[in-house]
Amino acid sequence: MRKIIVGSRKSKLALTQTNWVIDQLKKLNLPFEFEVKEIVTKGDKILDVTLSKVGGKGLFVKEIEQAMFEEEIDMAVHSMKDMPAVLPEGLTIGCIPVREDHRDALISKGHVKLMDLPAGAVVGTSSLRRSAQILSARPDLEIKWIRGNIDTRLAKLDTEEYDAIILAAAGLSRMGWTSDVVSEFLEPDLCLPAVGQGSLAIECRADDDELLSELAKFTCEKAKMASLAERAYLDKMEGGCQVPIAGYATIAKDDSITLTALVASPDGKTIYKERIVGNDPKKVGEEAAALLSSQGAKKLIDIVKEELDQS
Ligand SMILES: NCc1[nH]cc(CCC(=O)O)c1CC(=O)O
Repeated sequence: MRKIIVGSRKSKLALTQTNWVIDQLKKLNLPFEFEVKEIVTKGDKILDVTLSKVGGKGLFVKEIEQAMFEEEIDMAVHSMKDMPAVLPEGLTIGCIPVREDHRDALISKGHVKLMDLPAGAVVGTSSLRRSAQILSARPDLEIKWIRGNIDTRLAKLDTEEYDAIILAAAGLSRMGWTSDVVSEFLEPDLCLPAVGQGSLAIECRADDDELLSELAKFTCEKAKMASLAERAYLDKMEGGCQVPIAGYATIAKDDSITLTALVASPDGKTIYKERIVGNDPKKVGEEAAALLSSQGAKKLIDIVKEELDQS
C-alpha cells in the first residue's frame, strides 16, 4: 500500500487540521497509509512582525511546497485563506473538504457585542480586513495589533489591555473551543470574511493522478465552487495582504453562486462592496473584481501599495 507523506506546519492548528483530514480520508478506505511530517516555515519563525509587512500569504506555504516538489512529502493541508490566489506550476489544490464556519468571531470581556462596546474600547486583531470593517462600523473603537496562535491570543484578552479580540470561528472550533467562548459571531454584512475563510485546501503535485483521483472523493462541491469564485476575485484584485480585501460566496440550491466582494481603505472610511450572482464561479469572481475596480477599488489598492513601498 502506498504511503502518503503529509507535510504540516508545526502549529497546533495546522496539525489539528492535518490530522482531521487524515482521519476523514481513512474513513473513506482509500488505498493509502498516511504519515505526518512536520515542517517549520518562515511564518512560524517570525512571530513579532505584522504579517503583511513580511511577505504575507506565501510565508506559511512556501517551504511546504518546496518539500512537495522534492517529493519529501506528497500532500499538505492548508487553511484556504493562507493560500495565494495562484499556485506554483506543478502543484494543485486536489481537494476542498466541506467548509467550516466562515464567520469571524468576537470574543470580549463580559461578552459585550461589537455595537455595544464602549467608545474607546480596544479591539485586538492583526488583520487589516477585520480592522477596516470594525472601524467602519465603529470608528470610535481602538484597534491594537495582536499576534500569536489562537490560545496565546485568548490568553492576551485576560492578561493585556484588550477589551475584545477577533478570531476566525473555524479556527476556534477546529481547536476544540465551543461556541460559548464566542461573544458574537460577526455575520458577513458586518464583517465580510477573508477569501477562503473556514475552508481547507489539500495541496498535492499536479501529476500525482493516483492521489488526485482518490482525494476527489473527499471534495465538497459547494465549498469548491465558493472557493473558485472567491479566489478568482482575489486573483484579479492582486491585493496581496497589504490591503483590506474580503470575499464570501454562497451556493444556492439551484447551484447559482452569490459572491459578496469588498475592498476597503485601512481606516475603513472608504468601502467598495458589491454582490454578483451567476452560474460560472470563475466568471462571478472576475465580474466582481471588474465591477469594484471600475468604482475605484483597484486604484485604492495601488495607492496603499505605493505608500507601503515608501515606508
Ligand atoms: N490568519 C491565520 C489563520 N489562518 C487560518 C485560520 C483559521 C480559520 C480558517 O481556516 O479560516 C487562522 C486564524 C484566524 O484568522 O483567526
